[in-house]
Amino acid sequence: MKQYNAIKAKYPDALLLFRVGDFYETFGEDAVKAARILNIVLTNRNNGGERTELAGFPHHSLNNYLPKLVKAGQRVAICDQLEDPKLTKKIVKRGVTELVTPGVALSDEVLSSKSNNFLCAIHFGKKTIGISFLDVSTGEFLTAQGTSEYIDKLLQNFGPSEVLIQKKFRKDFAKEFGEDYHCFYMEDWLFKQDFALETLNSHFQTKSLKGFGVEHLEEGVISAGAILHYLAETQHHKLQHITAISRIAEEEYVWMDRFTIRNLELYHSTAMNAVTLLDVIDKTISPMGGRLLKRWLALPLKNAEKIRKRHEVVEFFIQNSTVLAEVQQHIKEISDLERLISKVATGKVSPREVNQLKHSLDAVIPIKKLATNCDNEALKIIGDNLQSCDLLRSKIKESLSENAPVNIQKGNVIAEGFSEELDELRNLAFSDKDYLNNMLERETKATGITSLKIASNNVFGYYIEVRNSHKDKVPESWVRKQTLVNAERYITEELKEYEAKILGAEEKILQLEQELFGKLVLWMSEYIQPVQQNAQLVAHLDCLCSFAQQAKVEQYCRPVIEEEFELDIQEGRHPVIEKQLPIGENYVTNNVQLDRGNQQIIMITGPNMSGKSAILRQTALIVLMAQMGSFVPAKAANIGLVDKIFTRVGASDNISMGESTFMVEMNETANILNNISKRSLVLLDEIGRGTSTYDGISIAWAISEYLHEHPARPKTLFATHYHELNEMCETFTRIKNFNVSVKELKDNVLFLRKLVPGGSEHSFGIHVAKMAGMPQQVLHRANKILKKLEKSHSMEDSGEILKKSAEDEMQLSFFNLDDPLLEELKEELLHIDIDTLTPVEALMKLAEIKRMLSSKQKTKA
Ligand SMILES: Nc1ncnc2c1ncn2[C@@H]1O[C@H](COP(=O)(O)OP(=O)(O)OP(=O)(O)O)[C@@H](O)[C@H]1O
Repeated sequence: MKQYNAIKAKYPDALLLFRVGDFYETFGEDAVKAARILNIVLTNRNNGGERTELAGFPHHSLNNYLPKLVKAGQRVAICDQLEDPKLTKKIVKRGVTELVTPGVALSDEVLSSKSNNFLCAIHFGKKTIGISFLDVSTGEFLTAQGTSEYIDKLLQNFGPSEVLIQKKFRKDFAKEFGEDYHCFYMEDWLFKQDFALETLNSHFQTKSLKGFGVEHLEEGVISAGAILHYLAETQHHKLQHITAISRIAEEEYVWMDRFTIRNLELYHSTAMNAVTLLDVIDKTISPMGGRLLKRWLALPLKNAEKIRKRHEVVEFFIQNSTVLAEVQQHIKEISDLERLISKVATGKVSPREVNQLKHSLDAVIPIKKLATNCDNEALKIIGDNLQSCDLLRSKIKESLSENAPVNIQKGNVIAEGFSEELDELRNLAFSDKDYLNNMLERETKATGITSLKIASNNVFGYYIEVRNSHKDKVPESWVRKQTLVNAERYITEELKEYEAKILGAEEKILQLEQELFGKLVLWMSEYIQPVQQNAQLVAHLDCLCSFAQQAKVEQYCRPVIEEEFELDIQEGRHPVIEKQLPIGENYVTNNVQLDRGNQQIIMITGPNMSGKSAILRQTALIVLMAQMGSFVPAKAANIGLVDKIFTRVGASDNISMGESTFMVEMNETANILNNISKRSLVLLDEIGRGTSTYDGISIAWAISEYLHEHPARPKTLFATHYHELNEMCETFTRIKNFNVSVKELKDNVLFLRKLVPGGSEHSFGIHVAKMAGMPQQVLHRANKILKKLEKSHSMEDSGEILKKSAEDEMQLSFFNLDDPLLEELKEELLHIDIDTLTPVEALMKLAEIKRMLSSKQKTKA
């Protein structure tokens, strides 16, 4: 326990698995935790002092239990015996050989094959924040720095399993990025530039980081240094597979913020069991392909040339379906090359996995051949760059036996004919039958005992068995070992020698196999880079094949990517909704055209449930899919490159995020308005509805006006229930009204789901309530109230209502305020002749008054 306590003190925040003989034991609080998570028996024992809780499991079950602990969010320190207990009389030396944490895991049981497992570190600099991501299971190491918004977006995109943060920024992190991350807090002094540069240069064996193009990212580099330090601290020293660090090039990818990624449900959804875009479009076969597709989805391209190259390959595959089928067939034979080679580097690869690596590399050869012979430039380049790794494959083939097991202790790892010494030992150990038969024949002759038997068991080793009836014929030189009811068992001098030789041989075989396998793995580490390169190229091909397959099955079209600004989608569909419609129902296609000259903003009105949001989202998804290199669900699509996609949904749709306040909606919208560019695509879904109608209309109006007047003229779709906004097109030339049409039946409404020019007048909310099964009584009453309201709120009256409302507002707000400035303001406002304003102008005025008042009130307070 003294030894245990000393080691445990070094790892206070980890659950310590303490090797005792054939068991891993946990003590005290760790035991309580382990018993709960692993569902194992909790006992207690008097371990030379106070009683302490104890729970353990056999050491060979580590692979079963460890993932469960890590998945439960535990940091697990594995403490092993560092010397052979037979060779010491004192307490066996023990030490922690590995610290497994959620972000640093190599075991297949912890990892998910189609997702990366990123460890992340964050450094808060004076002006910018640095961030780095490392997947130790694949060797990918990335860094970036930027504003809090950018960092937030990256955190969303990469979804790290663990985030390392400087202790002093613990609170800042939670404030900026929320509390959903599994965090570990590190000493402040580790986050220093000199320390980081030294750590990184010593790892990469470089003098500077110039070659990686990251040296200017001061904060990013500091965070990268912290990650490498953490790996060393967690006893991960074999990191040869981390061969480079690269910058996440912000300017190369379409900007989407956290909200947009969530709202478009690209790869996760807040709703239970909801289907995401990734679920629908992911037809990749290999784990590397799956991981890359997710990355492409998070980071669509902005470079037209690069995008077109991807489209070209997809088109080639669609037109040459046999090539597509053959390439996919071979990709199927490829295991997770990236993770296999990482296991080689970390020395955790099993003999069976080395064979898997070889088979995977074998499958690369026909792909290389197919790609190089294709009549497609981009594929040819991929083919040329695929490495055949001939020497590696032949070396594995000659060294390893075909059926090498997972566990090296099981033997039969090294191939016959690879090592003379091993072959001899094997002959000796396994050719015992002939030798023993010979011996039996000789002894039978010599003793005259006809029923002699030679055999062995685990307890007594080899023996000669004599039935009791022949006991008297046993020679004196035989030594009795065991007495049974009907027989006696003896050992002879010759048998003893034989036994020693065999046992020695078996032990030597095991040793030699381990040694030869270790040498092979070490030699293989020379091949880390070419294998990683193959893994990346196969992943790339896999994604393009996936696009082709999806396009063929779902009838997608090749989008035309243009440097212009227009967006013209003909007969577009929502890729996810169209897959979920009830049988027999067809998705209604829609055309969407936007440009900066004539139709910059489309105001979409239409009843509840008519399909407004679907049109907004499908437009964004089509653009995004096109720019990630995929074909799109439409008949035709001309896409002027988009550099930022913004989406915002009115506050009440957003409750699940726990941020239902109108303030958040406004903050986020303000954020859009401050970041728009000429190539932005802005989707606003019922912005303004989180407040009272007049406020909402005013704000929606002002936002649309701002977007219209802004020199960037971003393309915008605005879905709204405020029909008042339809008036805007009279004043603002680039705003056009559309509505999602419905057919009014006698007592009901039929959704046609077609986007047609012109505004709509009703929301049919009550019809929708009826469809939802609202009690008759309520519907009836709602209809009555609606009629009354419609009558009293007719446009002619609205001036009066607004005037009253403005006055009320001012009375309330001026209460207790005696600032002379406010007095002036009051005078000025009271003299506005509301009757000369259009209702919407009046609304805008009202909103202005409210804004001014609230800011004055705040100052006052
Ligand atoms: N083009 C379409 N073809 C077939 N079904 C559609 C189409 N568009 C939408 N739908 C169906 O109608 C449902 C409602 O659509 P959506 O959420 O876009 O309506 P909305 O007008 O935004 O409603 P609300 O104003 O109530 O938010 C979708 O979930 C989908 O099932």
